[in-house]
Amino acid sequence: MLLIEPDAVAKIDSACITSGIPGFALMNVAGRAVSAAALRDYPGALRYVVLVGPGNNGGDGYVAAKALIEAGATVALFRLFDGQPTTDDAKRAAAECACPVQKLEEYVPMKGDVVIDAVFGAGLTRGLPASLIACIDKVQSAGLPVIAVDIASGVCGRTGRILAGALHADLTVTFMAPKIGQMLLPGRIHSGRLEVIDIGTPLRLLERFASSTGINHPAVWQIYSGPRAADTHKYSHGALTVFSGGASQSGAARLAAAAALRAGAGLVTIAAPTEAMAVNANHMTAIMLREVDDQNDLAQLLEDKRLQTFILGPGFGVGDKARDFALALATRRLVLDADAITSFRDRPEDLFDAFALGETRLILTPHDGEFSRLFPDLAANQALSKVERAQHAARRAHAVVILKGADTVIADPAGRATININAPPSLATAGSGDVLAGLCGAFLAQNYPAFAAACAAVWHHGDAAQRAGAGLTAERLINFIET
Ligand SMILES: NC(=O)C1=CN([C@@H]2O[C@H](COP(=O)(O)OP(=O)(O)OC[C@H]3O[C@@H](n4cnc5c(N)ncnc54)[C@H](O)[C@@H]3O)[C@@H](O)[C@H]2O)[C@@H](O)CC1
Ligand SMILES: [K+]
Repeated sequence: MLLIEPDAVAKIDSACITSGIPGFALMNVAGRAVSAAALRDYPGALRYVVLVGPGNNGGDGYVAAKALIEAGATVALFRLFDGQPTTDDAKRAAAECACPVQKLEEYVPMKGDVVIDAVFGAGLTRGLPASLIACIDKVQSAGLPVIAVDIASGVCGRTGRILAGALHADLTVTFMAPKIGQMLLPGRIHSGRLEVIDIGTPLRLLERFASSTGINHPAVWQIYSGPRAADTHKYSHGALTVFSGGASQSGAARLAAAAALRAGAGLVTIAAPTEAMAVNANHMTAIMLREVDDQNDLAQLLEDKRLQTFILGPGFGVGDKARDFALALATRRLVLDADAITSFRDRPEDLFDAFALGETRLILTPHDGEFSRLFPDLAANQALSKVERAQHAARRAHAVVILKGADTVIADPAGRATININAPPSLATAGSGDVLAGLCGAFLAQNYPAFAAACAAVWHHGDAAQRAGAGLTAERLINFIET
C-alpha cells in the first residue's frame, strides 16, 4: 500500500491545482468526509467541538463544521489563539462557515462532546503551542472521543514522533494515503483507527509523489511464492544450515530450524559443535545434524555447493568464532542475528566490506540494542525516523536490515523500505526472534531475493502470531506458520 510523507502533501496539492483541480475542491471533499465520519461513528453526540488551526488542516475543520451544522448537529468552534486562517483556501472555508469562533482557551469540555482535531496536519513544523497542550490535557482527562483530521495534532507525519504533546485520537480521517508517521510508533497509537479517504487526487500524482516506503504486504513477495513444480527436489527448495550454540544454548537454533522447515525450506541442517551434538540429536527428527566445531570443519561443509543459505546467531555466543564464521560465509546467503550481530560491535566495517560486492545476500535482524552496537551514529541521530535509520544502515552494510520492534521496518541498500503492521504485542516473547531468523532463512533458501525474503518472514511471523492468539510461546508460534 502506498504511503506518503508530509512534504509530498503540498507537492500533490500544487500538482492538483496545475491539473485544474482547485485546492478548495479537495478541502471541501476532505472536510465533508470528516463530518460524515463523525455523524456515522458518533450519532449520539450532544455537541461536535471543532478545534481549528491556521493552515489548511484548520480549513478542513471549517468545512466539517459547516457540513455538521447543515446536517442539523450542534457545533462549537474553537480557534488556536493567533490562529487566523493563513491560506486562501482556509480563509474561504472560514468565511463560508457560519459557526461563531471562540478562543481555544475558552473551551470547557462537557459530557457528550465529540472533539474534532483540525489544528495541525501535515504542516506541523515544531512542538505544539502551550495553549493547545493545555487544551489537549483537558480533552484527554475528560475522556472525550477525538476524531483527528488528517493526522493527530502533534504527531510528526514523517517520523511518528511526538514533537511536544499530541492528541490521542480514536479515529483519524486521513486523505489520499496514510502518512509514514501514522504507521511508526508512537504515531500509530495516537492515530487510533485510520480511515483513508479518496478526495479525488489523481492516482498518477499520488504515485509520482508516493514514498519509496510502503506497508509490508504479500504483494512484495507474491511473484516469488508460486506453487512448487511437480519435479521439485528438496535441494531446489532450499538447503538451509543453522548454526547451533553450545550444549546449553542450542534451543535457539532448533527454534529457527523448526520454523524454517515449517515455512517450506526443503532440507534443514543444524551445524553444531561436538558438545551440542547429543542434545540436538535428542530433540530433532526431520532436521539433519552435522558436526562443525571450527573453521576447518566449516570449510569442509562449504565444499558442498548445494548449501547456499545459512543462519548464524541464535544462541551462538558473542566472540571471535561468530565473526570468523560470518566472514567465511560471505560468498553465501546469510541471515545474521542476535549474538553474531553483536560480535561485530568493534569492527562492523569488516562485515559490511565482506558483503559489499555482488547481489544483496545478507539479512541483518537487529532489535534496537543490537542496531546501536553496529550503527551507533545512526541510533543516536534523533533527526532520523526509524525508516531512515534502517535505510541508511542497509546502504552502509550492503544488507537488508530488519529493524525489529512493534513497528518493524525492513530496508534494502537501494532505498526501498516497508513498515510491518500485522504483529500483535504477544510476539514479544522469548524465542520469537529465533523463529523470525528461521523464517528469513527459509525464504532466502527458496531463492527469494533478500528484500522479499525479509518482508515475507516478518509478515508471516506476525500472521502466525495473530492466528496463535493468547498465551503465545515460540514453539506454539511455529505451529501456526502458514505459507
Ligand atoms: N492535497 C492537499 O494538500 C490537501 C491538504 N489538506 C489539508 O491541509 C493540511 C496541510 O495544510 P498546511 O500545509 O496548511 O499545514 P497545517 O494545516 O498543518 O498548518 C500549517 C500552519 O501552521 C503553522 N505551524 C506549524 N507548526 C506550528 C506550531 N507548532 N505552532 C504554531 N504554528 C505552527 C505553519 O507556520 C503554517 O502556517 C493537511 O494535513 C490536510 O488536512 C486538505 O485540505 C485536502 C487537500
Ligand atoms: K489534525
